[in-house]
Amino acid sequence: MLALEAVTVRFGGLVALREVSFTVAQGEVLGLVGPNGAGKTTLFNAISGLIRPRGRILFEDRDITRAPLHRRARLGIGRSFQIPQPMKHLTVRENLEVAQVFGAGRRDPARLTEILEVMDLGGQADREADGALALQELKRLEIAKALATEPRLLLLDEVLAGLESGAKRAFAAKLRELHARFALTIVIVEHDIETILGLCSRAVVLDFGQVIADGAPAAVFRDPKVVASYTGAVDA
Ligand SMILES: Nc1ncnc2c1ncn2[C@@H]1O[C@H](COP(=O)(O)OP(=O)(O)OP(=O)(O)O)[C@@H](O)[C@H]1O
Repeated sequence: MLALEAVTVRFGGLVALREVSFTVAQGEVLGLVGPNGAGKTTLFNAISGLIRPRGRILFEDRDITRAPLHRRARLGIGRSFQIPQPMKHLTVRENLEVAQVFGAGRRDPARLTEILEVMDLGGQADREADGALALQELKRLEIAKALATEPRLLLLDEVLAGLESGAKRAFAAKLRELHARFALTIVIVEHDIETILGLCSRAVVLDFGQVIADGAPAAVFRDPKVVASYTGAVDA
């Protein structure tokens, strides 16, 4: 579904991503992990079209490396942001309407009602997203906005961060439900290893902008390179 070929991003002298190559298969739930500053958000920005990398990005066999942001959304790439950024003067439902028109190019109120219900936001639909929403509600709205764009590939950037462990488990269960219900392929950035083990069929680890491990999560987290990258250990 998604193929990254030697994706490289530089910010001045800093190489944020260096020749990153891997593929994501239709229906996968892939955990993208790595220490702070490893390049995870930059990779999401490159895939969703916020920044233009060197290398190639193919989505469903189409070269989208140079496609603008809105075109990628229209093709079926949706994403959430690490810091939820709803349009605060609009209601929760209006936020979804804007996202749907942007991403799907159509209005489908029934679909938005379904998304509000599945994200447990039905009771908040007509409230302004003005900061009065609790953290969990903001996170659910962030995902609801991404779903409203009607993606086939959903990029989730630390949507579970800041939740206590019970809420995290419930949120992970919700993501599994969304995966099945909307026939999604998911790439999720997440630091919590237990969550990745429970949610993902595969994990890719970035460190200093490079892929250092790729495989079944349990094996990946035992990989000495991965352990070293998290503990800051240096090879003898
Ligand atoms: N717009 C930018 N300009 C300059 N440097 C940037 C920019 N965006 C990111 N960087 C740098 O690129 C590197 C990768 O950052 P990125 O945010 O992608 O990492 P990350 O893995 O998502 O980290 P975290 O887990 O802390 O969110 C970091 O060194 C960061 O400081």
